[in-house]
Amino acid sequence: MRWQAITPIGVGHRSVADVYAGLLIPGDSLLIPNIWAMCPDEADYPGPERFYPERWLRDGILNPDVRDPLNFAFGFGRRICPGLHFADAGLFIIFASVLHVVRIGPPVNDDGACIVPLKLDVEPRSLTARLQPFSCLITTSVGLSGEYGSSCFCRQ
Ligand code: HEM
Repeated sequence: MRWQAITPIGVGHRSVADVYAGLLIPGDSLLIPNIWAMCPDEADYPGPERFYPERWLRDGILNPDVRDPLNFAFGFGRRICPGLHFADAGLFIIFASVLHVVRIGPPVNDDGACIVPLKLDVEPRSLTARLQPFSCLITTSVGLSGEYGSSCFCRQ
């Protein structure tokens, strides 16, 4: 939810009065939230492009001072996405279930060497942005012993 905005410009809201939170915003203005710019904000997330899960932790536990992307990725105010918790929990369950049984890594060339960095492109499309198809190597586990076998396949 933080690395790439799914809804880069959210959904427009209309101001109903001239002042909001002490700011002069003429009534009847259309407000378009720039969620796309909030995700990689250096002030909140130093080195925003870096895969760095520890950014969320302090002394090994969740750091409440790090801005929670759920507070902007799903919109704002009274019309905030009512599917927020369903989507957040659903994504966690899907990712955890997939990563429990497979490893996903960079593809390998004919010599068996990893092709890095893994190239990922996100294409904005009207209201939503989506990941473009990419090559990767998915390694399936053999049984549930925790050992990973050699049954690999590449997906384009
Ligand atoms: C990762 C997944 C999702 C994202 C990023 C997302 C994002 C958003 C955003 C940005 C808005 C506009 C909020 C605003 O006006 O400020 C919205 C509205 C809405 N979302 Fe989601 N959403 C997601 C999943 C879902 C799911 C799973 C459901 C239903 C099960 C859902 C139902 C709705 C509805 C009904 C609205 C309109 C709310 C209103 O205008 O009162 N969304 N969503």
